[in-house]
Amino acid sequence: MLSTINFTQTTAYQKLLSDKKRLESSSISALFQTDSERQKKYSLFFQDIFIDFSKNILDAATFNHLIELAKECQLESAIQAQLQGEAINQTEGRAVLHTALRKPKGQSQLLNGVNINADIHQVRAHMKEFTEQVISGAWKGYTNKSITDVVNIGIGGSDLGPVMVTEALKPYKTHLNVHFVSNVDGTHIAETLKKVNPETTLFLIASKTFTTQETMANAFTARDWFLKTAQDESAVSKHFVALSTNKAQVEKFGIDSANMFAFWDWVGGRYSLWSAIGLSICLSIGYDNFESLLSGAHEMDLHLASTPLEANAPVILALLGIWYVNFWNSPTHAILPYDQYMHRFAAYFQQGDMESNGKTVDRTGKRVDYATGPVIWGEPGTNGQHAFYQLIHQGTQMIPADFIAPAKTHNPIGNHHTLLMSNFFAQTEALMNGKSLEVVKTELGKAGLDESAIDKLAPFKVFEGNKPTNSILAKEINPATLGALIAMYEHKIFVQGVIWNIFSYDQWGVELGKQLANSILPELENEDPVLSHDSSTNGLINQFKAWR
Ligand SMILES: O=P(O)(O)OC[C@H]1O[C@](O)(CO)[C@@H](O)[C@@H]1O
Repeated sequence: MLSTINFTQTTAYQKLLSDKKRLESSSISALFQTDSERQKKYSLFFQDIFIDFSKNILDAATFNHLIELAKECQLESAIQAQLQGEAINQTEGRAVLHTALRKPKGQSQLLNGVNINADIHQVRAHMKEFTEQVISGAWKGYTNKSITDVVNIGIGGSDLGPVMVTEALKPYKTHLNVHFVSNVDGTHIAETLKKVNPETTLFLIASKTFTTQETMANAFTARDWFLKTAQDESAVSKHFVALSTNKAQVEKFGIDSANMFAFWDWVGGRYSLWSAIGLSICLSIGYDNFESLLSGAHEMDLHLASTPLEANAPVILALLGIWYVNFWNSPTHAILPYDQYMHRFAAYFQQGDMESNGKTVDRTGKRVDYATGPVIWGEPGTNGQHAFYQLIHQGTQMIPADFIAPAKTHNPIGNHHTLLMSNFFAQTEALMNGKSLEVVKTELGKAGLDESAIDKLAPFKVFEGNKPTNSILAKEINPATLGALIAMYEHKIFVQGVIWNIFSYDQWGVELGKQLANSILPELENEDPVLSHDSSTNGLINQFKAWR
């Protein structure tokens, strides 16, 4: 079981409070000036990924104290507890074993004393066989035509992971067109169905529970649309498959259990792209590339499990995050990929992180008196530079950011990649160094302004700098590298949850919204005035009814 240590009561926490006071009067650039070896000390390689965390407000003492904090919170035993399949998701009484999905065939993974590796690989074999049949054209639709389009219907973890990965790995695409429908807004399914032909389309109904309102509504609409043309229920089995843990509901929907790809309750929704939920990924990039994605992630799992905390990539990123959230009061964290293909990476970890660590009570059930998960956000560079970077550079809040880029591009056109990367390097440098009043005044003087004009304009042109960033440079974004990067961020979330003394693997907050929507739904299904809520909610519902 996980410990219930309150991290604010540790010795390391007190030391870190003094570190913060000391470092407030210094700066990242000053730390570089006093140590020519700084980058070497605060960077590491994980295979073909170079993680430079030297542009942080961090000195040797602080780094040691962060590691001490992790140790005092018993992080090492928590990591082993998770990887060994203990029921660390205590509020739901479940193990958390997405890492088991990435283990090679034949490697034991015990859950309650039973080896689950064979079950996992049985589903994987089914996914492989099915993928190869669809890609080769051997899988035929009801009019004996091969499949051209795949529509994944799912939401949250049953959508965001596959969307992110299929976008990030577009250079590896098969000939299949893969579409994703998530929103219950009818526009999403309507616009997607306009693009596909029922005779050559395969629908993947992706839902761990197979009860999620949005997904089921979209699935029934897709089925009705399909049957309008096919006119024959028996055709459904050639065009609808289920990715789920809930066999009974899958059968109730009318999907043959032979067309069901199973997974298990020990796979959290937002950690499920490695499971049968990844079938859209297999179809999009081919089964072998899906395997490489999984093995890249598995390598990162081994790194987490066996690397000392001082050199452990996800642990270091997690501790730096805690340093900023809890000691420097940074409410948000930006993820900024300088890779167009990774344009959904931040959105994916927005769910991963915020749905995991957005918690109010600690593992003893008591309200926490410190901040837990930060707001995660971001867009690809350089688009972000022309949109929101202004606030990072000159706003008053500290916004730590991860810059991620591949050294090699999949599209070597002219000097595009060099231009892109010059922005990557320039931004992290500028965020660190800023621009002092002195430099601004000299520049304005050189531009020919007189003294009073300089005095007026200069304050607006000053950049305080000292904005922390991590630079994550990959040799290239391929399936294995992407798998490792995703696993690294997953583990970062877990490590932070351990230290914050919260349960990262439940999401009761989302459940409340679902319940309330279900109670309001019947009130919208007639024309009677609604009076059962507060005056705002009643007024809004009644105005909606008047206008619809
Ligand atoms: O796969 P399901 O059961 O349809 O759930 C979808 C999503 O809903 C949530 O439970 C809550 O948003 C997520 O954790 C999950 O990924």
